[in-house]
Amino acid sequence: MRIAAIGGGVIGGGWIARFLLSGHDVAVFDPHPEAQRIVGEVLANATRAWERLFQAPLPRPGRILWAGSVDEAVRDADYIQESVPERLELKHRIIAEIEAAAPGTALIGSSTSGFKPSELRQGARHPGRILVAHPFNPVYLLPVVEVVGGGAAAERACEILTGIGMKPVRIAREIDAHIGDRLLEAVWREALWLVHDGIATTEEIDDIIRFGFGLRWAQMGLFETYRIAGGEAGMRHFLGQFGPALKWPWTKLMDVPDLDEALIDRIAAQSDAQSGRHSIRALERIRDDNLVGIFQALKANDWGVGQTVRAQEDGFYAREPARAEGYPLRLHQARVSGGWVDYNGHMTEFRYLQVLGDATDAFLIHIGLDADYRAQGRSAYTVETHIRHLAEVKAGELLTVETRLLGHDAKRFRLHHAILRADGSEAATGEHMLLHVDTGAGRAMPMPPALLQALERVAAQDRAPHPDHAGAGIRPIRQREATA
Ligand SMILES: NC(=O)C1=CN([C@@H]2O[C@H](COP(=O)(O)OP(=O)(O)OC[C@H]3O[C@@H](n4cnc5c(N)ncnc54)[C@H](O)[C@@H]3O)[C@@H](O)[C@H]2O)C=CC1
Ligand SMILES: C[N+](C)(C)CC(=O)CC(=O)[O-]
Repeated sequence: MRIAAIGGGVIGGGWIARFLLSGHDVAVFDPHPEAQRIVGEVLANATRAWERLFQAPLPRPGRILWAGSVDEAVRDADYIQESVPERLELKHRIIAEIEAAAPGTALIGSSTSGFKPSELRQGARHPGRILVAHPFNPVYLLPVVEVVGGGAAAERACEILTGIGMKPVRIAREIDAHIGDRLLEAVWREALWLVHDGIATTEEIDDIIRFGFGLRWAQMGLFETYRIAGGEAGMRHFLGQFGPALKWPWTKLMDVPDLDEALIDRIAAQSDAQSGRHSIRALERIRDDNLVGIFQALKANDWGVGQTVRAQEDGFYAREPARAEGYPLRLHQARVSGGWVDYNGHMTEFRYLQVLGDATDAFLIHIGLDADYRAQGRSAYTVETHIRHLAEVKAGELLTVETRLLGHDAKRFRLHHAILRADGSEAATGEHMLLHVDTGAGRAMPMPPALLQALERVAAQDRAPHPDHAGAGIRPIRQREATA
């Protein structure tokens, strides 16, 4: 699928990173003289975040193609994401330029925070393909995207956005600022009043959010949280108890404080005092690391955004094999990322196991033990592993894993992986015993005929003698060696 991004600022950069990391090439147009540096920095942070977030091997990233005009960027595009500044006349001009050059079937998603599809579509040639696809910052991590504007175009857009790990929420009726920003504006307005009235500083307000209800919102929304707050009687009791307070003067409602110089100075100075010791890129990395931790906790709990991460990983595991035919099997490749390197300047030990584990997952998919199979309550568990670390591996190297099946019976199979460097030399080997299990009962069970037949087919290819080290453990240290 061919993707174009028009605008590569905070949000455009995030979109570009998400598409690239999902394996799509992206044609980009942004006239900013430093657009390539800015997008490059966002992409570096996004890559770092994805490497920390996902256990599964990431797709091979797409290529970024810098275009000299809107026309050049969108000429061959199937999906175009517009992320230019929030000015309606500018968005109209860009949409007209896109429509003049893009294929008639291409979808146009706008990142607009507030404009309605009917406003964006004014004067358009093919209005039905113009949609709001409003994301949240950082786009490369937060999955939700508000899709406004109906019909087949919205359905196709949702498919595309789901394919890059997003959670599209379709909004049936267009309103200014959709849903998310309507909620955020209300909180933002109150916060500005609190600073304006000298009741709280920016830091105190942020502390109340991040040590308090902000933590709840990451895993349950407003309604589920308040249902619990109603105690055993749930939402009805909550509404009964706190409903009247809605009419008390707790909030400033629609009044907006005058954002005059004095208030802007006060907020900016307080914000500098609170966070000025970090650069924006450093703050982004702190934010991303925290989000990754939250996502991983929710993945372990199989809840909320954790389910999105798991679904995305299942997609990564089901990728194309490095080489489907031939033997030993070549089912997995990995690029050594900078983050895998330790204080010795080479790939750290547990990353060898990650590469081997990913190769095992690729083998499981190869024999049909994939996500659909696991959904039936059966899987394979590794019960024993022996790794030999044979060579140092540096950041950026491409590793290829060769896999052999050294034996199997009704419930078990024994794999041998060799991790090869680009010159074909062995960087490591791994030998693993796997057990076929009933995951509900938590115990071994015989494999069904289809899985056994798949193993037989692989076994028939394994004609070479087993490697000398197969079945060996760590050698004892003899006294002569120890004192030499
Ligand atoms: N910043 C945020 O938190 C969010 C912003 N949005 C929406 O995303 C859109 C973009 O906002 P940001 O990324 O924050 O703005 P930004 O100012 O960071 O980026 C806008 C980019 O558009 C480029 N640009 C300007 N004119 C252009 C043109 N004629 N052709 C191509 N590129 C052009 C600029 O050089 C800049 O790089 C807006 O509609 C905004 O409402 C949506 C969600 C969150
Ligand atoms: C401030 N904002 C209106 C641009 C925010 C958004 O649109 C969404 C977000 O990421 O908070």
